[in-house]
Amino acid sequence: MSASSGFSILLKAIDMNVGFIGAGNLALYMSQGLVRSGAIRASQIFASSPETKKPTVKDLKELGVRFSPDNKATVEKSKLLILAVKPKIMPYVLDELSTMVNKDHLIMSFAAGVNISSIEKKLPPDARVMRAMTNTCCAVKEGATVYASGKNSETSDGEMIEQIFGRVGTVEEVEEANIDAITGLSGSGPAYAFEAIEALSDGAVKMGLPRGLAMRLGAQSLIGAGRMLLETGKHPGELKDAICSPEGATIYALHHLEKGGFRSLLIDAVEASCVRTRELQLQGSEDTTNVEAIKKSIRDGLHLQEILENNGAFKK
Ligand SMILES: NC(=O)C1=CN([C@@H]2O[C@H](COP(=O)(O)OP(=O)(O)OC[C@H]3O[C@@H](n4cnc5c(N)ncnc54)[C@H](OP(=O)(O)O)[C@@H]3O)[C@@H](O)[C@H]2O)C=CC1
Ligand SMILES: O=C(O)[C@@H]1CCC=N1
Repeated sequence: MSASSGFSILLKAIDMNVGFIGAGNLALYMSQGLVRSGAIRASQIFASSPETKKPTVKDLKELGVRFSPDNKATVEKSKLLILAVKPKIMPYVLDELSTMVNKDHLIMSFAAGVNISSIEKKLPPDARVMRAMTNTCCAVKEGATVYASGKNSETSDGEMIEQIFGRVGTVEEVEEANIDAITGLSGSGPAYAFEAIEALSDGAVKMGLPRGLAMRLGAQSLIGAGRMLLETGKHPGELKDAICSPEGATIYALHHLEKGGFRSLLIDAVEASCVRTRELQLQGSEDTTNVEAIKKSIRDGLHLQEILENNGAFKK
C-alpha cells in the first residue's frame, strides 16, 4: 500500500489517538510524518519518556504532541500504543505496561529484534500485539513499514495499521521471521543512503562543485533511481546498463566500485545489521545464560527465537 490513500482512510485515521512509549527519534520522525501528511492531528498524539529535556521531546512538543514523563498518561489516552524504546528497555517497559493495558489497546512494537512471543508473554493473555519495522523516512511520507500480527490481533487491526502507515509511505504485512532481515535492509537503509549521498557529494566537491549543489544532485540521483526501479519494474542491472555508454564515464566509475568491493560491502552491511538485530533480542530478554554461545549460534545463521526458547531463556 502506498502513501496515496483515499479520503475514507483519512477519516478513519483521525478517529483515534496514538501513543508513543519512548519519545526518541522514531517517535519524533513518525509523528512528523503523521501530522504533516494530515493523517492525524498532533493533539491526538501522546508520547512519554523519563527525561523531559531531551531534544526529541522538545521537538515533539513543538509539533504539538502531548508529552508526559509518565507512561500511564500515554496508555490511558491512546488506542494504538507504539513501543519505541530500545530493545534492552523492553522487558521493564512491558512489566510496567502489563498492569495498564487491556484488549482495547493495539500494541505495536518497533523494537529491533524483539519478537512477538516475548512481548505477549509479558502482557495480559488477551493483549493485541503487533511487531513492526519502519524507517525515519516516514517523516517525509517515504517510509517503508512492515508488520507481523500476534496471536490476538484481528484482521481489522491490520487494516487500521495499513490505513495509518500508508499515509507516511509503503506498508505491508510480512512473516515475522523476515523482520530481522528487513531491519538490515530498510530499517537501517536510509543510513546507508545518507552516507552514500555524503560521500558522493564529497567526490563532487573534490572535483569543484559547491557543496549545496553536490548534495542536491546526489540526493536526487538516489531518489530518481529508486523511483525508476519501482515504477518500471525493470531489473537494476538493466537500468544500470542504460547509463553505461560504451567507453564512457560511468563504466570507468563502476570499475572502481567493483575493485573496492562496493556490492560486497552492501551485502555485508545488510547482513551485519540483521545479525546485530538478532543479538539485540538478547538485550530484550531478562534471563539469558551463555550469551556468547548464543551469539555464536546467531552468527552461524540460527534463529534466535528458536535458540532462546530451546534454552528456556524467556520467562513466561
Ligand atoms: N531510529 C530508527 O530509525 C528506528 C528505530 N526503531 C526502533 O525504535 C526503538 C527506538 O529507537 P530510537 O527512537 O532510535 O531510540 P531513541 O534512543 O532515540 O529513543 C528511545 C526513547 O525511549 C525512551 N525511554 C527510555 N526508557 C523508557 C521508559 N522506561 N519508558 C518510556 N520511554 C523510555 C528514551 O527516553 P530517555 O532519552 O529519557 O531515556 C527515548 O526517548 C528501538 O527499539 C529501535 O530498534 C525501529 C525502526 C527505525
Ligand atoms: O539501529 C537500530 O537498531 C534501529 C533499527 C533500525 C534502524 N534503527
